[in-house]
Amino acid sequence: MSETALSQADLQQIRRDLHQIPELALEETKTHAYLKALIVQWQTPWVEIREVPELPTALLVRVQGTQPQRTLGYRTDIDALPIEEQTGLPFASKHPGKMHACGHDMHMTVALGVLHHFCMTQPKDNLVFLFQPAEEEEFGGKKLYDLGVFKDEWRPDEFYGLHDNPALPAGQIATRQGTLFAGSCVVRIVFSGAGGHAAMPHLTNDALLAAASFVTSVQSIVSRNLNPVDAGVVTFGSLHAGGSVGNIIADEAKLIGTMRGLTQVNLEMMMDRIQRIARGTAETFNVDVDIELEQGGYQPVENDPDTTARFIDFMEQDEASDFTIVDSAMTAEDFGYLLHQIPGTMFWLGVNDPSHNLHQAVFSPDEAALLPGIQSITRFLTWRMAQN
Ligand SMILES: CC(=O)N[C@@H](CCC[C@H](N)C(=O)O)C(=O)O
Repeated sequence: MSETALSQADLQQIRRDLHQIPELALEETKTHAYLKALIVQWQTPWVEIREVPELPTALLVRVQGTQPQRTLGYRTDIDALPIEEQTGLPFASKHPGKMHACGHDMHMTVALGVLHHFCMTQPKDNLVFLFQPAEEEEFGGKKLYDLGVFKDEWRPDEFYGLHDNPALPAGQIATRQGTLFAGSCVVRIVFSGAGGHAAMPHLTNDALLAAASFVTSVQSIVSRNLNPVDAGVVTFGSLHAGGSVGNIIADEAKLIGTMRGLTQVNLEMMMDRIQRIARGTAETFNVDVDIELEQGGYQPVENDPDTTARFIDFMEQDEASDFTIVDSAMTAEDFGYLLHQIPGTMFWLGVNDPSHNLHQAVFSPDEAALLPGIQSITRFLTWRMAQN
């Protein structure tokens, strides 16, 4: 690979290599090894690589600046989703039932492209790159922060990170002031009743019926509890009840869902309502219920006013960047936690796959986004370093 800049062919190869080895949250061992091998190859005297024994798939890289005034942070996530890929691409996932269906392979490639530039050209300010495990589940960013990895010279003064967006043209950068992404919380519910013969329902407590009623009832949270001028989502993406036949009443129903709100207050109200509806449903159908809310959820991604004003100013005046302002989205991101600790800005990178969406088995981002994305971010960081 080139010593000056990575070519589109280099970037495509990296992205395709990563795409073939998707790994779930906290299991990203091959991905970690691949990233580390490349970074070691590019390592120059001003570049330090750091492992985190407590979270062994994480990787941090610090680039020492020539005349540092600050430390700029750049984060990418590295985990994949439990989805069976259906793109039919020649470089499709080699891991059955796992896929980079949220584009973290693209995120990693962009981060590597930016890092490669500063490995070859020593920057003025310090940089800290975070290759973060466990974005989709398991709170990787929060875990790392709570482990204290961002201390002293490893603490960024400003943190930046991106997510790819199939609805935007390839290479376009987009963000907004304020809340970019929703806060979210995963909820796991188990209704336990008493099974029995389909013809004798009066002798059972039907857990499947309770679950069906519950899934319908929780849709009233957004329509009846949330202020109509605010946004919220309640989605149950998983419901399992009963066996393989229709004439046995189910004794257990397990559901997994996610709820989202653009403010922490709304998210907490939704968490409260969902628990009340679950308990009320259990009472109504004479079944037991077990409710588990995941560690208080992911915080909304709130862009910092100052870093975001500068980011937007730069992108709007940079003729080589394609930039637009966007509305908030109901996707969630573990980066929200880090942005509550360290000021920064999250933004979208357009990957031009408008007929598909994130988390779909056919999602196929356009690799043409890689080079312009890397160049816009590198120009922004270089410009930021030139400022007092
Ligand atoms: C960008 C994106 O798709 N992020 C995920 C984050 C998931 C957070 C958590 N596991 C949840 O489901 O609430 C998303 O689903 O938005």
